Amino acid sequence: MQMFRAHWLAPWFNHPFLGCEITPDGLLLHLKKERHSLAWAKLTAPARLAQGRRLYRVRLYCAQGEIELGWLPEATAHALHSALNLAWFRFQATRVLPLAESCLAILERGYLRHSRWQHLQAETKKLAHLNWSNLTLPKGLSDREAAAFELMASLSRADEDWREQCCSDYCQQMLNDYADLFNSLEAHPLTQAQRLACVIDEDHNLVLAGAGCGKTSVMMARAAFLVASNQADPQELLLLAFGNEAANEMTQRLAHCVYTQEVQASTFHALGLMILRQVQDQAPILSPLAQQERSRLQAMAGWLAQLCAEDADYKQGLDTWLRQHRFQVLPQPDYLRVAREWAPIVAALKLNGEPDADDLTPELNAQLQLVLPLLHRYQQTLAEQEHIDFDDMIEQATELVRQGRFSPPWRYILVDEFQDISPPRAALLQALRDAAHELSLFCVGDDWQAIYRFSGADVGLTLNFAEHFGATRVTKLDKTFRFNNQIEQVASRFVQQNPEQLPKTLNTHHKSASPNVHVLPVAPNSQIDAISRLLAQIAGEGEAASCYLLARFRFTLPDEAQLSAWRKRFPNLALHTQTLHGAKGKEADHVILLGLSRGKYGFPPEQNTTALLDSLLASAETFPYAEERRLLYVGLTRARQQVFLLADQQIPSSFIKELTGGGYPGVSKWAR
Ligand SMILES: Nc1ncnc2c1ncn2[C@@H]1O[C@H](COP(=O)(O)OP(=O)(O)OP(=O)(O)O)[C@@H](O)[C@H]1O
Repeated sequence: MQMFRAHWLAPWFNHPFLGCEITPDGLLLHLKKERHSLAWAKLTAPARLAQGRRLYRVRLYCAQGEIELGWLPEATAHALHSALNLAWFRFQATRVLPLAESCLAILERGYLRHSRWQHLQAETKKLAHLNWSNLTLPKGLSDREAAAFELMASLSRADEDWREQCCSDYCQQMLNDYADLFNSLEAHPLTQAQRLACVIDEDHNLVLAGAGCGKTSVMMARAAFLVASNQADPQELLLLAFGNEAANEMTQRLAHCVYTQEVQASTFHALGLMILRQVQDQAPILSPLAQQERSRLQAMAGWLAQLCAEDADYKQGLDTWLRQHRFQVLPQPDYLRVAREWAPIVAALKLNGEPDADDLTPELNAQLQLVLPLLHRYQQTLAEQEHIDFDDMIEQATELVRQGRFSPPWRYILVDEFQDISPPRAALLQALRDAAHELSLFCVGDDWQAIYRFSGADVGLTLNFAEHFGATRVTKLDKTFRFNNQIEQVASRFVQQNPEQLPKTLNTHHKSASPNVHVLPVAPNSQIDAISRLLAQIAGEGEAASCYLLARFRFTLPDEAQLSAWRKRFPNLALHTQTLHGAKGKEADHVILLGLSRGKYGFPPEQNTTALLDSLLASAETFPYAEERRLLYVGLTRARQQVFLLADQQIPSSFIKELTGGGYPGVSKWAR
């Protein structure tokens, strides 16, 4: 070992330090009466060189304080300082190198997500004992060692702004590298805002946008981008929709793109079933009561009849309730009708549990006592037949994922129409996210289109997304491509009458100078004629066009025979009928909305039997018919060109009165 000696006069002046050696483990100090080892780990910073009047000092920094090696001749001091620091840095490098590699690996994963940022900070903190502001790298370190120190030094200074810059650099790079992809994925190039929504890659991503802003287009494009940029294999992506039809449409759209042909689209239910099948030896059997609404309602009607036959008190209670709500009781109640009214309450009771009796009025309590036996019989039937329903499926699947019995193969889950998610489905998503490494959620939605509260959806999960899921990047799209400014003005104004709806401004790609929402007063029983005249007029324009006939209730829609007669008569029109709920996510050139009348099955349906259901559902709304209002918004915004509202001439819906009562310059009233 080389000995670095203090000046020979040092002992004569009673200075204890005689010299030192640098060993692989640290410094060996030769003092007047002893030798002292100082391990590298005890030194918290590089040594400093200080010049005295004639001689030099090298200062060492330990946790306990400073040590000074004095009386060093100039050449010795410089040599010791260099050798000491090189050895110290090399020793530190044994810790710094693996940490730098780990941090680099995090940074190379791409977008600096919140979870990655936290990981990075935790790694950086492991070197908190080093004072990075004083670190000047010595000559002699390898390039790799020097780079590791520089990386860790800059990470020690990194703050939120630095992270933002990293995220923004990543996005910019992706936007440049995949510009051609975004130009060519759809029939039209994606807008800048849509592209950005595709590349942002936070742990949780929420794209909020009004109708027709291309949310579904963005979801498809993001899937393609993730595969094209090698960030995910197609099998690592899962796209989720609520209904079979929407999932099938997604599958078709995915199949059209070379990158996403093997990407899986599924409903939440199919996902739940798949998880159960994969984990359990015996595949669960879905009850026909769950799968067919008609069977469920008939079973409930049967249970109502049984309950009345078996229990006089029940019968009396039911008769009283029916009379209070103007149902016919004699010769016997229409049990099927009651079942139809109460089926959503049974479902909500199953989902949310029994409410606290103190929260209900005596009248609602009485109704609850009549509905609860239906839930019990339903549950009993499922248990006896060893069947499950959709709610059981989601709940059981969530539990299996939580128990670690299902390992999600996905790294990206993308959810459409997120505003309609219910708490159990959100819990399944959370369980999947927690069970997988680095699973990122991407959800698209529009709170103005939340129309499934009645079946357990909670728009609060969208409005307070980050509270429920954690670190989230929200992107907004404000340009709608489907409908023109005239339809937009009417629809946006109409939905925003409810002050609880979040304010939004939508710009439209298409402009029109004249109104495109037309109200047509129609006499009772002449709806079919009115539709025929309208279709003749649309077909007469000569162009091939698509046309949706939409209604609040399926039974108010024209039947198949009528539809095929029209299809024959107007071959240039692609005609479809759909309920307003079923039309979500769809679009057509022209929309004809039927059944805008007052009454129990009008639009909005004026039913006074929904109070119990309302008290069981999430986030009570105070604005009258808030969800029905959003439903009309959905209907209006399905049209690319024109909307025709067929209003009952004698008892027009309150929505029609509002739309024609002034304040909506985009609405025209046709006197026909
Ligand atoms: N950048 C674009 N340029 C032109 N047209 C676009 C663009 N992005 C989307 N579109 C078109 O706009 C229409 C609406 O798109 P999409 O269905 O994805 O919207 P959405 O936000 O999901 O609508 P909604 O919520 O009403 O279902 C589609 O016809 C789509 O092809």
